[in-house]
Amino acid sequence: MSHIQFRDLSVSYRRPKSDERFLAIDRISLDIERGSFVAVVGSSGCGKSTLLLAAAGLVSLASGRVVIDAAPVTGPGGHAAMVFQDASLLPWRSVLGNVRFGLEMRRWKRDDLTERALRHIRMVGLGDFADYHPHQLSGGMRQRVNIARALAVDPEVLLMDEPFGALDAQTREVMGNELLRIWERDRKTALFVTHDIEEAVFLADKVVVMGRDPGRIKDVVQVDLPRPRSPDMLDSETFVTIRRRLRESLAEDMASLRLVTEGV
Ligand SMILES: Nc1ncnc2c1ncn2[C@@H]1O[C@H](COP(=O)(O)OP(=O)(O)OP(=O)(O)O)[C@@H](O)[C@H]1O
Repeated sequence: MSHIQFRDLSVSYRRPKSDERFLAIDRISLDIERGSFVAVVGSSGCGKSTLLLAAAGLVSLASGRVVIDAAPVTGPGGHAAMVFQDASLLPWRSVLGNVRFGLEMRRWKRDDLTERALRHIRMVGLGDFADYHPHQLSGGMRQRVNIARALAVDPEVLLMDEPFGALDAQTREVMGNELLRIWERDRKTALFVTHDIEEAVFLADKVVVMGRDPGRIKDVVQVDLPRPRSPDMLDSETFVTIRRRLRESLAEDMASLRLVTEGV
């Protein structure tokens, strides 16, 4: 049985200043294997974040269900940890305090909180910065803290919503490599939203392409590149072929988006 199952999942939101609701995602079904890394791509507004929020139990479902480890997700809980784009750190807490905070929220036993937090801070390469505060860190470092905080609670599922979206291209590449190094240690089931096709192919076992209006799955592409991944794979035939297929899939949506804008 798959680790995460989305079954006929629909989520609706209320339109601003109106009683009308619209479907952000429409009857999505998707299986995610235990220990796999799945990337989700798609044009802006197609419901990528909503899919992650549904897996985290942070949004109510219009219909369908999300099942993790054979249990339906009914609300936020212990099974998943989420990493957002804007490293949502507490500015008044140090790096150690922020990573500890994740553990405190999940009521970990007090005596080993600090040691556990420090272990994860070292794991993301910030061992010398445990006493720093968020404003003293670069964007990449803040995102490392965010990842350490998520991993420290030992979630079964790691949900990442454009975690490197605010970083420059070079830092982004370094962070992608780092993330894989960390992920390969214990292979948490990972769901990773990105706008970047290359990043998606480089990181993932499977790339899910979402389309919009309403949000749905358009394509699922298996990435048959060996692990550990290395930058030279970016030029391999497999990589280039998958990238082309994803570009084509996404281009259709971009074209329809342009038509809508031009019609305004
Ligand atoms: N809380 C909300 N209330 C109303 N509408 C919302 C809410 N959250 C998201 N939406 C709308 O639902 C749709 C899907 O949003 P979502 O954030 O899931 O898309 P996305 O693919 O992650 O977008 P992006 O790539 O731009 O972050 C969009 O039209 C968005 O405006």
